[in-house]
Amino acid sequence: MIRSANLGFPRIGARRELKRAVEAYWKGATDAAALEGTGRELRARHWQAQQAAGIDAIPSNDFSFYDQMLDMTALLGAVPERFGHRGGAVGLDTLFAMARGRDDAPAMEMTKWFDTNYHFIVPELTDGMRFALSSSKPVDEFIEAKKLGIVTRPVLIGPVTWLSLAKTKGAEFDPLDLLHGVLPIYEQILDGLAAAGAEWVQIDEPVLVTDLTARQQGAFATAYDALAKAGPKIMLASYFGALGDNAALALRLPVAGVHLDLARAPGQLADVLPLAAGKVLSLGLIDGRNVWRADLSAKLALAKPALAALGPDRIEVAPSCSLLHVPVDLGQEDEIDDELASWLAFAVQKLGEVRTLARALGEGRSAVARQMAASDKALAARRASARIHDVAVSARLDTVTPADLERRGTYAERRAVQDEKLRLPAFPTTTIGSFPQTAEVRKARAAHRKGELDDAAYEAFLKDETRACVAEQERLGLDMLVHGEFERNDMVEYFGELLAGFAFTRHGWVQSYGSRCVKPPLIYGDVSRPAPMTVDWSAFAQSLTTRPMKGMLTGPVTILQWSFVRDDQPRERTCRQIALAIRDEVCDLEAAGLPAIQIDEPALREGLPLRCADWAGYLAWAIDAFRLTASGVRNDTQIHTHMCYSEFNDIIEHIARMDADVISIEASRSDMELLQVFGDFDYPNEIGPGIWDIHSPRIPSEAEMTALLAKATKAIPAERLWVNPDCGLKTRAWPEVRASLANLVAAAKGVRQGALAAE
Ligand SMILES: Nc1nc2c(c(=O)[nH]1)N[C@@H](CNc1ccc(C(=O)N[C@@H](CCC(=O)N[C@@H](CCC(=O)N[C@@H](CCC(=O)O)C(=O)O)C(=O)O)C(=O)O)cc1)CN2
Ligand code: MET
Ligand SMILES: [Zn+2]
Repeated sequence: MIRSANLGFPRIGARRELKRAVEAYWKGATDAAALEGTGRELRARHWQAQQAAGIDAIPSNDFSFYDQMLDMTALLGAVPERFGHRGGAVGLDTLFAMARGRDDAPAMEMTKWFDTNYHFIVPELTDGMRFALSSSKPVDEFIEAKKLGIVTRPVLIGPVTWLSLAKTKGAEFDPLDLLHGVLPIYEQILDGLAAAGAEWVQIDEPVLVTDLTARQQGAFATAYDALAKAGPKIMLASYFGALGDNAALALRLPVAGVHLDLARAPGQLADVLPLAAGKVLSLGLIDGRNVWRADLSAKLALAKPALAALGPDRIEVAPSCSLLHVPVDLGQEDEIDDELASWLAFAVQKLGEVRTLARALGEGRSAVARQMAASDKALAARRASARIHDVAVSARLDTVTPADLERRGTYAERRAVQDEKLRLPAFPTTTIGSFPQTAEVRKARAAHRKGELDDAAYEAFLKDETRACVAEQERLGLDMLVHGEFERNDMVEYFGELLAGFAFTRHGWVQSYGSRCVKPPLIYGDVSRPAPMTVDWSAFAQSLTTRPMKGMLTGPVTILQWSFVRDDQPRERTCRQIALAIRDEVCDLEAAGLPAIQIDEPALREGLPLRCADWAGYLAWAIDAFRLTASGVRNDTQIHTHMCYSEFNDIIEHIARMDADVISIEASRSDMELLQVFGDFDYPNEIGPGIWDIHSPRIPSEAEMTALLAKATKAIPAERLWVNPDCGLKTRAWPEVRASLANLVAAAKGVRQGALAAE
């Protein structure tokens, strides 16, 4: 027998039960007992689903009410001072305050988990910080599963990854200086798990697939020497790429097993096998980052050398990474046609594939002949399907020339004619696009989808929302307006629904951060734009006001990055197809009279490969895709772009190469730190650093925002600064939005006056 394993199961629930429970608790509609109850039910259901799928190593502690990194932070007692934690167990409310902020304490930072659209809460470290075991969650959940008759393999984020992803506050120091402080806590956790009966633990160290410093390498040796002495056997999990030059380091550590991502990096198996003496290898064969049904014959062939080299007791079969990043169950999708459905696998189906492969390896292909044949057949049908190719799209790709990637004039020329046309004040105020997606808006959309609200009534409703939103922006005194995005369910899914080559799901939700989920569209074929997508909405909004209106589009890299992308051609090619479709939309918006057009690229940074050696290749095609999208317009059309959750330090020259007239960035949670690099680089175009952290329900005061603007003027010349929130306002409620935007406009006006007085 060959063991089958899972690294993590989606915790949100097949119908987003966790989202609803957490949000009800935040609203005060339910109590902690009710929330804990939902958590328990979901955990039980998910463990049992994995057991039913025949998985041997079932994870626990992969559940979280908000984020697994935040849970690790709480477990270590690493609660920043401002949350007033006085030792003992970190309770639910402290946990949520850390994630979301509280009136008296801003939230901790949030950033992307490697190259995914999942966001984690960044640990915040201070020099000499003390740690203490401050939660019993891993042990509690292990015991909870055991009572259901399931002996799980608890999951922890490893110490080197946890520290490497942390940021330091106050004095300058290396987070790894605190390794000796956290290791005793990890040892206590492992001892506790061993005492509760855990034979194995999974420790996630995804930093193992990145370029490690000598300090990090040393930390691995120190950490695992210590942890190996504690009770349970350790399955050290790497994922999202190849171990590469860290392979020897990882395989030398005194751990019982190592997990490899063989979906992203199938080639690494050959490199690792000779180093695997005495270890169990967990073969991450089934792609945990995408939704395509696996080619089981190819996976079986890939795994066979491992079986030959190590024998059946020293391999296990698993998904490439936690299944957190894929939807729960394809079985719920009744609107996907049978042909497309036969090409897909979600979390539940993927566990079936894991089990089939484990049996094929252990008992021979004939033991699972039916499943293997079905996989072969589906793969062959997908390859041969007429739906995936569109000759007109390929023909157009061939006509693209370098000139299509260039704006007509230089930035200086464009700035002059745009200033002339737009006549904006200094420190112009704007927003990032979306306004509150209230329950009413979502209800109307749901009713429209179900046929309870006809097209005309839905359109009339959206027009009313847009009208009210434009009036509200005029009343607040904003300078450049937006239409509010009420017609959009999501900035990527909406475009996916209107572009050819895309399919979408009904229940394919994936957690993005906290209770927030996305439903990534599926790109299965060549992409094109059958008709204009946003022009009517933007033109309608512009007709309501004499102030300049910004057209609002999602950029090609972000559409690519936040979709499940076909795996039968290079991503670069799919991205270029999307770029051409959005370019047409940009030109149509200009023709409809929109003076400014924003092309959002919040996922550009997230798409950056995890290894520096791969950056140049990605950045070349990703930036070119943006330029192709943006360059069809006249000089007097102002192109904006927007990015959030991005570190720009390493890629600033490429951001400059995008050559957007204005870029708005998220900057408030980092206290404008993100802006420094634009100043140091002498970034030539206009910038709007966010001065309102829109991911927190907290309303920032005028004084606070003035202070951030003052900081911004230290890094960037005043005549190039815009004033705006960190990101769109769709997750906020109207009262917060009105109050915060009033403060934001007041701060901008104050700074304008101060700047004039100083002259
Ligand atoms: N794709 C994507 N990735 C992103 C972002 C983003 O905007 N989009 N932003 C950044 C931060 N991440 C975010 C991710 C999600 C949300 C968000 O607000 N998500 C919503 C869902 C948005 C959505 O698709 N809404 C749909 C479906 C709404 C819904 O739940 N409908 C109900 C019915 C509604 C009712 O009857 O009341 C249902 O289907 O069951 C709609 O508006 O139409 C949520 O989780 O609540 C915000 C930020 C980074 N990554
Ligand atoms: N225009 C989009 C919005 O305002 C940009 C969001 S970036 C995640 O919601
Ligand atoms: Zn944003």
